[in-house]
Amino acid sequence: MKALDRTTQEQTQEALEYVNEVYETVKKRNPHESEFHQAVKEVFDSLVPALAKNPAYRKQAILERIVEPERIISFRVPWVDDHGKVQVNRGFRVQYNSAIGPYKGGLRFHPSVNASIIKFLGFEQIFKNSLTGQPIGGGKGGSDFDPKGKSDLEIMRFTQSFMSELSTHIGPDIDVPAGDIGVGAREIGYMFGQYKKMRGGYEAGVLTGKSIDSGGSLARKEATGYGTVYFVEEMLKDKGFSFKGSTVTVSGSGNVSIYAMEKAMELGATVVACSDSGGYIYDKNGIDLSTVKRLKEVENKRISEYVKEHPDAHYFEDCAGIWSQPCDIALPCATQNELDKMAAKILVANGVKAVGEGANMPSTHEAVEIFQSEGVLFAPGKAANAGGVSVSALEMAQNSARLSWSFEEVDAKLQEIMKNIYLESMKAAEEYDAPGNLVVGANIAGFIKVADTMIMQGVI
Ligand SMILES: NC(=O)C1=CN([C@@H]2O[C@H](COP(=O)(O)OP(=O)(O)OC[C@H]3O[C@@H](n4cnc5c(N)ncnc54)[C@H](O)[C@@H]3O)[C@@H](O)[C@H]2O)C=CC1
Ligand SMILES: O=C(O)CCC(=O)C(=O)O
Repeated sequence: MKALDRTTQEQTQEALEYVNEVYETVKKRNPHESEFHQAVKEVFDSLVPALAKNPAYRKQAILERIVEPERIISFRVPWVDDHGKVQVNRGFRVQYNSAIGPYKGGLRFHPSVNASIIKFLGFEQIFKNSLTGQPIGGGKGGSDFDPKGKSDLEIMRFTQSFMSELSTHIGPDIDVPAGDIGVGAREIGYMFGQYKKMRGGYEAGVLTGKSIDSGGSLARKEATGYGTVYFVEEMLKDKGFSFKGSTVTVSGSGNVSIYAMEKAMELGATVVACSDSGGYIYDKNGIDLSTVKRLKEVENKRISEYVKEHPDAHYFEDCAGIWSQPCDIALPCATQNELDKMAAKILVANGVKAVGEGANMPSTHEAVEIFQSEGVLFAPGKAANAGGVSVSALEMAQNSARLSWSFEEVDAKLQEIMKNIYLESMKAAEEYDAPGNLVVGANIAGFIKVADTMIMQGVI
């Protein structure tokens, strides 16, 4: 028994050294890419027990291979603005890993987009997509184009130019983009139109998040937000809690945030705060979601406008301040690193019971450590926000079969998928000596399937 313990210790030490060695190389090879480093470190740290248990991963250089994208495409996106001036943006698509299926992941249009952001998102997507149990590889893309304040025609000209280049790299069995920050149904529609024109054929499965009449899936719009709430409800249920009767804060007021609020309210929670990049609103009576939907989905206005129609509510010009509002459940659904150590401490001091990440990497490493050490239930984004890409995969399946399922059918499948992701993550956490730790569980469960498949496919 003693000898066995020593061996386990040695294997763990070797795994730690392996992780550190590859992580140092990642930093050296990809300087100044802090978000990418952060995402790699978070995954690598939790893989140590899996690497210790299976030395084949080191022998087959799985970490060295999995951090290196199979392909990075970077391209010029020229377009003409409403004043007749030529503008130039930069486009990206990172085709990260195709071990278990075609590259799959969203496109982000935001001025902060650069190689680091797209690589962090693409890297996360590998494990998230594996967790869904569906045959989809990992990819991500986008542009530093800022949609804010652009006219509809400018959006159309930009997206057409973007797709003119992207169309040569994607396809229903190769790489299937979707939306992310700044890319919704309108942008996907223009891109789908341009793809059709460039390829001279109707390949519905090339993009997901399409309008229903272009072959989109019912419930895709709702899927990420609903999925996050379904996942968190499973986590709460295990501890005898529920959304019912809880006070909830949800950052952002975009696609993920709006539908997370909707489902949380349906389950009996009171959502008291939400935000946008300018600030946050607090409404002690509970947010009126129909006002938020109109402001954001129809009128394209700032969240500050809400208080004009709801005089009891308050607006604060400080988006991070949302975490200072007491709540039982916090759902960060806006962007990366929006919830830091200080915010985590305040949430804990105010008695938060659970945090569920609807966004990708919204909590900093220090914030996650605080939640976990203080016994706050924590649902990491890779698992909790996988509902969006899951329904995207269902959209691909419907497109291949040339049929469409009802909202109820898709929603039922989404609920089942989120429950499975929760159970698989809990099981892996238990198996690798970190019971209840969903960060470790989700990372290991997502990793093993991809790593084992990479080994089976040889050194490619
Ligand atoms: N759309 C999808 O299906 C999925 C999205 N995600 C992630 O969810 C997050 C949100 O994405 P979407 O809702 O699709 O984007 P969106 O563009 O529809 O909405 C983003 C929202 O966040 C707000 N925002 C931006 N920076 C902020 C800040 N610092 N503080 C507060 N609010 C801020 C914006 O004003 C906007 O309301 C991103 O991290 C994205 O990667 C993850 C899985 C799937
Ligand atoms: O639906 C998809 O393909 C991707 C959604 C996405 O971008 C994400 O999961 O972060």
